[in-house]
Amino acid sequence: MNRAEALKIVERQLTKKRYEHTVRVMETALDIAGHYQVDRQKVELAAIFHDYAKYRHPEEMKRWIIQEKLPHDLLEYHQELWHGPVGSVMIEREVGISDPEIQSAIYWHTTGKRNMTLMDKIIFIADYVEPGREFAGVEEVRGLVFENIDRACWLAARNTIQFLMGKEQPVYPDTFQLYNEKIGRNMNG
Ligand SMILES: Nc1ncnc2c1ncn2[C@@H]1O[C@H](COP(=O)(O)OP(=O)(O)O)[C@@H](O)[C@H]1O
Repeated sequence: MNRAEALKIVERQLTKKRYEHTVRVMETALDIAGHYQVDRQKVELAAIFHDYAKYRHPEEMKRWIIQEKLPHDLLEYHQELWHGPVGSVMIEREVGISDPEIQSAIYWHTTGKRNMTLMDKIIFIADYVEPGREFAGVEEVRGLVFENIDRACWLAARNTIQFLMGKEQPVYPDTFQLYNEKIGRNMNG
């Protein structure tokens, strides 16, 4: 599937604003991918489809989580966290994309996790730093993306955890695991 075909499919699933965000994530992800040995075509597809399930009705997403035997604990957390895992299986069933690397990057793009692949990291961090993002601390992360993608992902996880805890919101544990994984290493290099 080429870029134009993929964009046409997701455009129908998203609002105009979310579609524009998706295009910026694609451009950012490809920019980052240019610095690494990674399959650029897969990065492009993962970025284009990362929010594919974003606007499905929560009841529909709930059905997918149950029927596809996705982790049941997702249902205890905010619906915002469902579209990554659900989107990763929806693109296989509805669009015919069955590539584990692409599906993994879509699955984990919101929370991150420990042991992310390079492709997982690129999509996770491109979603965080795309030029439309304005949250506190994003500039520091942007500055690090090309220099040290692991530290950039770690900082994004730390910022998200701090933000959610500041609002006394629950934090899905995989983001803590990403945070913990990196804290034990030398993060200055
Ligand atoms: N570990 C987590 N636990 C709970 N909420 C989280 C976690 N990680 C991210 N979030 C929240 O999920 C939402 C993701 O939104 P956003 O990144 O805008 O969506 P998208 O991933 O579709 O681009 C944000 O409100 C963010 O704070």
